[in-house]
Amino acid sequence: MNNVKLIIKIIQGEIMNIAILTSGGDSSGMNNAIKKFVEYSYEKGYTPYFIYRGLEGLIDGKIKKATYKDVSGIIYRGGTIIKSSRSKRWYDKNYRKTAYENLKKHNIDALIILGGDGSFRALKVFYNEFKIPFMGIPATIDNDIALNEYSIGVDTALNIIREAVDDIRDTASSFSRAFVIETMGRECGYLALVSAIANGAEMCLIPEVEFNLKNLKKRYLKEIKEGRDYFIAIVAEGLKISAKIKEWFDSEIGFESRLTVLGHIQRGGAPTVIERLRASEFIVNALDNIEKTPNKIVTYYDDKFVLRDLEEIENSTYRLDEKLLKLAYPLMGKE
Ligand SMILES: Nc1ncnc2c1ncn2[C@@H]1O[C@H](COP(=O)(O)OP(=O)(O)OP(=O)(O)O)[C@@H](O)[C@H]1O
Ligand SMILES: O=P(O)(O)OC[C@H]1O[C@](O)(CO)[C@@H](O)[C@@H]1O
Repeated sequence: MNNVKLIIKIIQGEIMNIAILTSGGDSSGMNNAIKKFVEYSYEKGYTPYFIYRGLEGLIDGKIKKATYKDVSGIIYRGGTIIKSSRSKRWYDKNYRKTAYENLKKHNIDALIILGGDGSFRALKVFYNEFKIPFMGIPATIDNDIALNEYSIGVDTALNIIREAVDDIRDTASSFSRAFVIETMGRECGYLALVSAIANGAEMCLIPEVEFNLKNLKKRYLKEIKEGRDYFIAIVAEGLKISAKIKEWFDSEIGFESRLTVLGHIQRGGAPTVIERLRASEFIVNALDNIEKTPNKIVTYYDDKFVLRDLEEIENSTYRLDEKLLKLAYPLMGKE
């Protein structure tokens, strides 16, 4: 259904059927968004639908009307009760056509999609072809969407990392070792940057900033002379150098070292309070605007929710906060 048909349906007072799906890496807080989606849809007179297993489920027609019962007791659970996926088939137009036909079969008027930049690209292709109205909500622990300062899942991931680093500090200090801790984030260093600052790391290496190991070595050797006897180094996965940095501590700093790749624990865990609140607010913003101004991404920027065109996001580059970067420069060996 295109925008004009949707508007006619709204004017005629027909109930809108809106479907939600979660796509790409799951993230904590998605369940809070799903719960609010069902409750607020009914409150507004819409009929909410679930699409299970993201774009894969859309292709396979895994679509079902959502009920209050579906979302009871999920508020504290990480992950996504409607499941997620990465879909190779979505790149094939024939499968996207099948997805469109599935939506038509269920009389779905509009789509809400929770995911990262990949999912938004998927949405754009789909909209260009079939004109299904949509609202996108950033949900990815990577927090790598341009013109958006918060994506659902990132706060919980940061807290999971905080706990892990606290635990590692216990053993690092007991054994006088250097621990290299690798965080997720793909090409984006946000998780590593915030974690290094918040957890008092001695090193922070991220893809966005050139680092200087020579300077770091000089500082570390001086600090060792002054009594430092363990190190916490946070390295973003996107650099793909965590193992090398571990070797560097052994050979250049003369410190026994270990590498901990935090991996998928960063995607799990009960959603934090911030996550729960903002996930609900994202949904309210999406549903309040889906009739009048559809086809937008709801972003969080300057402590406000801002609706943006996909193109605006696509044509901008994600940038890390300058103030945070400045705090971390010494941990990168920048003078
Ligand atoms: N350019 C594209 N064209 C069509 N579909 C795409 C495109 N990019 C991504 N997709 C689809 O979107 C899905 C989700 O994207 P991706 O796996 O990159 O996760 P994401 O939404 O960026 O979230 P995260 O990075 O947190 O995992 C992909 O599996 C693919 O099916
Ligand atoms: O779960 P998968 O498919 O192994 O993907 C892992 C990737 O997904 C993310 O967790 C979210 O995009 C990245 O940080 C990580 O690189």
